Amino acid sequence: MVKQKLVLIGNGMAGIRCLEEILKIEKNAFEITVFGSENHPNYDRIQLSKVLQGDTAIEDITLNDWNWYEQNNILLHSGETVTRIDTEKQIVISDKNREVAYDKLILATGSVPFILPLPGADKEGVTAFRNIEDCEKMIEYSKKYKKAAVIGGGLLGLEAARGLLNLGMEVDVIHLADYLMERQLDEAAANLLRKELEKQGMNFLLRKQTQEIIGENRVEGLRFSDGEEIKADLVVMAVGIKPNTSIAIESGIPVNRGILVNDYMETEISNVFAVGECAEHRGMVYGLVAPLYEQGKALAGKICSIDVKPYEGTVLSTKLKVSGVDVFSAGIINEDEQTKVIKEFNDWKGTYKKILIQDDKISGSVLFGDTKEGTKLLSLINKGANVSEYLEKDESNDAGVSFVASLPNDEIICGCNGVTKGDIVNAIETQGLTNIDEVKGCTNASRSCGGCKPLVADILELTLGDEFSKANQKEAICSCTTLSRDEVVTAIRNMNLKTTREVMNVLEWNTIDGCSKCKPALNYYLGMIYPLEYEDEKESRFVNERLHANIQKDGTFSVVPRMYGGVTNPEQLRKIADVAEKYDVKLLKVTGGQRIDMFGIEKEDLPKVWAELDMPSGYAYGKTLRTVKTCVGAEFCRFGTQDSIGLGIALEKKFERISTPHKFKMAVSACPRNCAESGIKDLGVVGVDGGYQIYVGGNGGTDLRAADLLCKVKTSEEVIEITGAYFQYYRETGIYLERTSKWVERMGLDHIRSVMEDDRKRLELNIRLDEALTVAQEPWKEIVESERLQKELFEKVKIPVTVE
Ligand SMILES: Cc1cc2nc3c(=O)[nH]c(=O)nc-3n(C[C@H](O)[C@H](O)[C@H](O)COP(=O)(O)OP(=O)(O)OC[C@H]3O[C@@H](n4cnc5c(N)ncnc54)[C@H](O)[C@@H]3O)c2cc1C
Ligand SMILES: NC(=O)c1ccc[n+]([C@@H]2O[C@H](COP(=O)([O-])OP(=O)(O)OC[C@H]3O[C@@H](n4cnc5c(N)ncnc54)[C@H](O)[C@@H]3O)[C@@H](O)[C@H]2O)c1
Ligand code: SF4
Ligand code: FES
Repeated sequence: MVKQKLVLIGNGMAGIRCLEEILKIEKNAFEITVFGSENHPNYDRIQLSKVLQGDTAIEDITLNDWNWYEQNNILLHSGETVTRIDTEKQIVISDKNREVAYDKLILATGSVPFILPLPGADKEGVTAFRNIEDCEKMIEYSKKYKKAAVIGGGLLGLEAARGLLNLGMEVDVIHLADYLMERQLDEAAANLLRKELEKQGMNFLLRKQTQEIIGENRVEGLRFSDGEEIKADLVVMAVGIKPNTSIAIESGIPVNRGILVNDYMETEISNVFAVGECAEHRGMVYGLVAPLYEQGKALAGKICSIDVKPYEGTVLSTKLKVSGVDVFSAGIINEDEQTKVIKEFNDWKGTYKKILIQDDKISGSVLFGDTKEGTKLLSLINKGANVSEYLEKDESNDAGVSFVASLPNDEIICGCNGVTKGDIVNAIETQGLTNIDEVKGCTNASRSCGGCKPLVADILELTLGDEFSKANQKEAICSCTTLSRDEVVTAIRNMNLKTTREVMNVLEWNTIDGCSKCKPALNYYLGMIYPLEYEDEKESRFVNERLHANIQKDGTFSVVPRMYGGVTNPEQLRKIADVAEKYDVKLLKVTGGQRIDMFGIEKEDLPKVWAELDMPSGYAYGKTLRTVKTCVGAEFCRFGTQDSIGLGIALEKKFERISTPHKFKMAVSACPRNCAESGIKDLGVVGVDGGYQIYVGGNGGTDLRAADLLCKVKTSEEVIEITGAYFQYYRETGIYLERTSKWVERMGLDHIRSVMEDDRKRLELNIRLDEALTVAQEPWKEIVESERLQKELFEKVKIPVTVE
């Protein structure tokens, strides 16, 4: 059978999802060609916010990698733009003069960011936030510059602003309207949001109209219509998008705001279809994936000539992807004379709920602070449900498994992909699925923004009952493989794999050289499994770990020498002062870990600085033991019951330098007044009458967590023994980049306690740890003594920077 020629213009989220739907119906009916202006395989644009916020890496947001096109016989012309369509001859022509004939043509050209036509908008340092290159540009700027201005306080602007804060910039958000996200929120919710984001460090300029971007060649600031000016080194425009209709217009395909389509995504030209943000359906142009994926389904059915539900429009719902802020909105958000409203505002908890009712039907909702009801409300809005159905709801305030149990089967769980609870339960039961990744692969749930993952996990737990274990949830270590951390570690042990290359080859990685996520992870696992023979692959490590110092915004480094237990002496202080003067150190700062940080050292001076300090590295950059903070303890403090300094120094000397999945901080306080903050450390010791309490899993950083009491022991020797076993158990079972606060929750405190209480296991763990400790080297000394390493690492050559 002669295959029909199907051409897709636009390698983005909507177009490729539509192809996936087509392939599900007709695997071999079409000869498919795809044109994509971007030089990347199909990726999850939504996750760019998470990339900027540092939660994921660019390498990990690919939806369909290069192999996928090959496996499905799809010819992809990436980095190539279609410039003309001859709808008479049915051919498309690209900017590389390639002509491709089609029987059916899909336009999925997406949107282009709206760039305000301001004087100075073309200056260096002004960017949109739409694609991978924009994201990389912002990350690069943040290394050199300090002040960012984001124009537009909508979803995109606020997610960009959060990312730039995470990258260490100061951020002003300039917004035209009276309150933030005015298209998605009402004023009350927007004000709560503004207050929360101000707490996170954002600065807002509301009701401000930008008049000019000032500066010489590159941006230096903004001038507003009221004459006020602010400084800015980077300007991000996030003031909305417009459908990318240029080729449609030039090719005579009817366009209003977007390319005009009917309920089957047909344009007015035969055999030409449009899907995604470029399409206008019943007067609506959408900018979120849920409607675009629904459109893709209808179009796939049409193209494959099967009976499908027409696309009839979508009720929009949104969630802001900024950690620590829960905002949800759906349907109509502002009331008028025809609307009745249920409003609940809890100032104490910082929660707000508004439900709008028209003709006794729920027509919209805005939630702030607690968005758990969002799924249910969206479903009621979609169903046009009577308000009584909402009011009859179970008021038990259930969470987790009991909450999903209360949902009917037709409740949408994954809003982005339109997947219901029934779809997920059915897939789990019929396909034998046991984890989120498998559910994602089978149903698409959680494949886009990822916001529904917790609900998917709850449904797994509900459906599998005792067979479900959150600890065993399989998550691939990165997109280069489908294997989880446990599967990879088991394969390394069982198959005796010895290098990262060998692991990637034997376990059939789908990339040649891995990515920034799996390379350092494999390097860690191999080092943990073969402590004596594995040779650390320095090139797999992040730049700070390769250079044994912390890179700063201006490209210089900071150096932190070790001060065991936070104790120093005049000789060390004199050396630090001499080095600081000689190498023009820009800032000397006492750290929270009780030592001294020297900022502003040039890369090529690092080995000389270390040689002259003649102190060990404090590993302020490493995934290893950082510090052991101590209080003054029994020797000087009248409340002290133990020698906290002595114990702290002993712990630091014993466990320093050895790799752990993530950084590890300890503290020892000599009485429950806890001056060394033992309650927020990975492992904290507190002196009490007759012994010591050991606390674990604390975290004083972004994910604030109070430590749990692991056990009580009598002697300092027992503290060291338990610490050794705990440290090694974390090394052996932790996922690379998982802090102990998360690890303790994943493994369960009771389980960890049972391992620590088992004499044999404790002894074996300590034996394995002691073996690994025998080869731990002092890195600064090693470099100072090796001309080869100095040449390789510190001569003035450009080093590729992989930022953590
Ligand atoms: C940072 C960010 C965060 C987001 N977060 C969310 C979210 O949380 N939830 C949500 O639902 N949505 C979110 N969105 C919106 C979502 O990403 C878009 O709705 C979706 O990507 C649109 O898909 P599309 O295929 O229509 O367009 P796109 O994904 O933009 O794809 C269009 C592609 O076509 C290419 N192209 C255009 N013209 C041509 C041509 N002539 N020849 C060849 N190729 C061409 C473009 O280069 C582009 O790659 C976010 C968007 C951004 C930028
Ligand atoms: N979490 C999510 O769902 C998410 C996240 C990011 C992006 N997106 C999508 O990406 C697209 C782009 O997002 P967006 O936030 O740019 O669009 P938007 O239209 O939602 O918001 C733009 C905002 O910019 C403001 N604005 C317009 N002109 C301005 C000016 N001159 N000065 C200051 N402010 C001005 C508007 O008042 C508006 O609030 C949208 O379709 C959005 O839905 C969604
Ligand atoms: S923790 Fe107790 S012993 Fe240590 S310094 Fe504070 S009060 Fe003194
Ligand atoms: S809700 Fe976005 S991926 Fe499921």
